[in-house]
Amino acid sequence: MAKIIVRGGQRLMGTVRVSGAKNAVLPILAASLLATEGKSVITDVPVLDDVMTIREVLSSLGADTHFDQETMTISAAQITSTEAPYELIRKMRASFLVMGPLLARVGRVKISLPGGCAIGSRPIEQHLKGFEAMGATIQLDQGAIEAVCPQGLQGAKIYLDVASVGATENIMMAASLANGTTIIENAAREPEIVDLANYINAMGGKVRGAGTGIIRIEGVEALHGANHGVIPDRIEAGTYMIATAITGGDVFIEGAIADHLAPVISKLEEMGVHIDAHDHGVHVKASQPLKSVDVKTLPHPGFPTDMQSQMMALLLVSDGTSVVTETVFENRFMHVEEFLKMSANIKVDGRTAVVTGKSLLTGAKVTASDLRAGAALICAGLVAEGETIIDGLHHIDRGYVDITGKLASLGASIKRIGDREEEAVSKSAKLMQEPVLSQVQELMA
Ligand SMILES: CC(=O)N[C@H]1[C@@H](OP(=O)(O)OP(=O)(O)OC[C@H]2O[C@@H](n3ccc(=O)[nH]c3=O)[C@H](O)[C@@H]2O)O[C@H](CO)[C@@H](O)[C@@H]1O
Ligand SMILES: C=C(OP(=O)(O)O)C(=O)O
Repeated sequence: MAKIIVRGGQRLMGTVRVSGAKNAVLPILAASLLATEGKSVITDVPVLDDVMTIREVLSSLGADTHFDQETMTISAAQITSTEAPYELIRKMRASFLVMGPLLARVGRVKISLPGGCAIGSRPIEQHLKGFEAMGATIQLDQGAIEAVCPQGLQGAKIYLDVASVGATENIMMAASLANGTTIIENAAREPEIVDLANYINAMGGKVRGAGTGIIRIEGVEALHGANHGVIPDRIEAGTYMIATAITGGDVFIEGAIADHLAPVISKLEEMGVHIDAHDHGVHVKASQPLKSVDVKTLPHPGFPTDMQSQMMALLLVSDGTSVVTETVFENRFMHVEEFLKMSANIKVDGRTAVVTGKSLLTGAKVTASDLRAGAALICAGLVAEGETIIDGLHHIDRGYVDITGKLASLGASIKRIGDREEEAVSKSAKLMQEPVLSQVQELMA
């Protein structure tokens, strides 16, 4: 099995470039299905396993794709299938984002329920509620959702019970080709939503208000392919900020957008990390000891749940006691057990973890239980005494472009051993739990 081996103790120094955002590119590639004519040329596409998966989904639906040097060209003039393959949807939750575009474009879709990953059950009833409000008829057949709207989708006013990122994106894409105007209330406000809206507008769409809690989408007759550059990955940038801080390093994170990282920057500054925002990136400089802080995850612009585990790694070696509260996902403390193997001092009670800092972390054999947990273990390994050996790399490969190469270029003692192919095979088997059938059945009742 492939492994990452980190030997702690090196200060990170230099410059690291942030890749395009995974969570922006996945919905954007799904939205490329909305174009009846012309090519979309998407640049700054990160070379990630998740990107390869969504590309496979697009191809299976009939789109022509070409991927080279971080540029993906998509032509979706012909949609030859409205059935998203089970094996791909099961691999990656974000593939469910093709539901909105297919429904809007072709008026029908059959798609499996997405599995939840190890961070919680991750239901999709808000997506379905939105499509139903727009006139779709939805049925559940042997674990797959079949939706039709023979008369086309109608604009509607949709209030989301939770400000779901995926539901906001799925509904926004569907509404772009609906008859009339759709208003999404309590919409998610993440930067990735704004990036998607910018792409849809470049395709000829009329989306207003993305980035606020109310998004207004005026449906148009047709959309065309467009050029679009994906925003830099704020979570990858945040991960390198933590990696720098934990080693007392001095790193320029090229491409990081400080505005997108405001809640992370604010916490790091509270801890005593020195941060300078520049036009082309963010400079991070840290010297020990750092002060402990309390952290509560919230939807944007609150502290991102996708940075919670990396932040916890930093709190382990900071001065004092911190309370970390996870409010977005119900089961996102799987990394705690692995940190304990590294001599960390953490107590979990429900959605709260009490972290006693100043641990002298020791290297251990640990497993990445999900994508960000994997990144957090690498961060902890950078300061642990001795060697930390991390497996479960298929999670990390979903969302970080060459994390070992990038950290090594900053002076970390880190290497990857073993076969990447091997990882890919075990990926789908280990990633997902059973689909969220019960919740959909509830919705259908
Ligand atoms: C590909 C992508 O962009 N993934 C991100 C996206 O995931 P994703 O779009 O899946 O996350 P959501 O914003 O939908 O989920 C947030 C919360 O809402 C709940 N919920 C969601 C939908 C629904 O119909 N019903 C419901 O109850 C979820 O269980 C979760 O507790 O946003 C998350 C929250 O910032 C991030 O951690 C993920 O990295
Ligand atoms: C949870 C994440 O991603 P996904 O929604 O793709 O599982 C993540 O990026 O941390």
